[in-house]
Amino acid sequence: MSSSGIAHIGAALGGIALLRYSLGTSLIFAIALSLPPGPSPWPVVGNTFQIPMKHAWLVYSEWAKTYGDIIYLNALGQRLVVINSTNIAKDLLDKRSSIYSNRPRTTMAGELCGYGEVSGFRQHDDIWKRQRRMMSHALNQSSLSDHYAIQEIEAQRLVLNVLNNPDSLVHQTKLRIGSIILHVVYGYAAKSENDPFLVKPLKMLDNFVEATVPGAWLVDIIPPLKYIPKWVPGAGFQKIAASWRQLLWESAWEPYLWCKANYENGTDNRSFIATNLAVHESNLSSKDEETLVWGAITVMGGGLDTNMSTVLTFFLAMLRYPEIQVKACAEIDTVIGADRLPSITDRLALSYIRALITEVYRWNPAVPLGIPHSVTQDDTYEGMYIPEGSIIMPNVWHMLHDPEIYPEPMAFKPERYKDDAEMQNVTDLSFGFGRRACPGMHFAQGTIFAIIATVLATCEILPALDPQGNEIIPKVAYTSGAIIFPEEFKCRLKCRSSQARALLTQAANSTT
Ligand code: HEM
Repeated sequence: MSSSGIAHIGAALGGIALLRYSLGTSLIFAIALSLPPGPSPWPVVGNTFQIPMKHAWLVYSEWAKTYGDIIYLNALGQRLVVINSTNIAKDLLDKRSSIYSNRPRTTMAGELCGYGEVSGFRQHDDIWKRQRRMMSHALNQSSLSDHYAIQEIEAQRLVLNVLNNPDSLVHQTKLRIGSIILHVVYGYAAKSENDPFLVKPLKMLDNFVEATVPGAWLVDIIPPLKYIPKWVPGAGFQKIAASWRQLLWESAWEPYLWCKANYENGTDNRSFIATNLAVHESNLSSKDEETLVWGAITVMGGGLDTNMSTVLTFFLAMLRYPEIQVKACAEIDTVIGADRLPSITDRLALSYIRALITEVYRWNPAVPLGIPHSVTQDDTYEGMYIPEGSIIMPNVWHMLHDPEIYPEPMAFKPERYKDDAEMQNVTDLSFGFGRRACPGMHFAQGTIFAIIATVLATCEILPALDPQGNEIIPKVAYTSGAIIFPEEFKCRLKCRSSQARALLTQAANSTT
């Protein structure tokens, strides 16, 4: 029997596991190890019905008071380990990244809908490694400044358009962030928010969220159901999966083929795709081409919702903390003045804005439970047994709300950071762990800075008014899901001066 086989029998025997070690070829012995603590499982179904469906990061954070920093759950055989401590997350996901860098397999999303091809959800295999190399080439620190112009101009367009129509905040954020990423990945300029190159990946991401809702798809619980043909009554999930797979394919291949055709016609650009085509002089094998296409769509998918969530959280924070907005504007006025708009190269000189942005990442992180990893072999940690195949969820929200490190954690306070090292502790957690850590981290920070600094330099963010003229201060309430958004709120934007409007108009209408 394999070591994991023995261990699993142990797990069934009331949380005590037997782990077998082998020294050389012959010496084998067993020690007793316990699984991490967690809520008592029910017979047969285990913890299936205890796993929170909504705002899980808050529930796991509450559970930390009872079970501690590492919690074990078992839902019908699928093991889940929630980590509530920064040190444990780093010990496992960073230091033992050779075995903690897989992604969980899912039948509905991964196999039937095809998301298992997309590099962000791919297993930790050779194709994924090649895709990561391609991404880091396009998004590494030394090529970041190549993207400043597009990040700044789209930020200026966003602010000008929201200034003219504050109700368009969500649409504009989506459109402008999507445009930046389309430009960087494919060299494509989005025509409007209805542009299919933008609409399709956005819908494809919504489908992904639905396809990964825990417990929503019977086929995830009983995988052999995947062999049932579409026409069998009750196999509606097969039709849904087929249409979602088709959309995923179109989202990935259509912009790629557009970029490739342009490249072959000599319309050069410095996009992620064109740069990779140039390396191979456009003669990619079909396998290499697939590697590139699925890597590219991950960049698109990884950057859209996360950036959007962060920008919307910034607006929410400014509505609730006007005094911080005043301080941030004052820093921009002092350092930049009124004669020009901020640029990404001003970041070093704007320490309060850097602290404010860090506080946005901490206050309500876009990905509060990270993107789950999974472990490829049995492991032990501080006397606890972590079975092979366990899904590992770092509760980043909890780590970033530790009152020992962040006193009054629910308050939005940029002043809490004494220096850049303290700020980096926040970004290190918000952008994930180990080999799967976000490859777009530095690029994303450029986009976020461009948007936030441009808004603060040119506008006052004010609460919307009710029919009686009273200010409506939005609640701090968030959606559930892997990537979270503030619940819908309204705001007004007032231009800080006619000069600011003139600068914005001129900049937003120029071409990159
Ligand atoms: C504020 C913005 C962003 C945040 C908070 C964020 C956060 C994250 C997190 C938490 C992960 C999972 C890391 C892990 O598994 O431990 C991730 C993965 C990823 N992110 Fe980001 N991200 C952001 C923006 C971006 C941007 C702009 C891009 C691309 C241009 C990007 C591309 C990716 C990709 C490709 C992955 C998958 C990595 C893999 O599985 O190997 N992200 N991101």
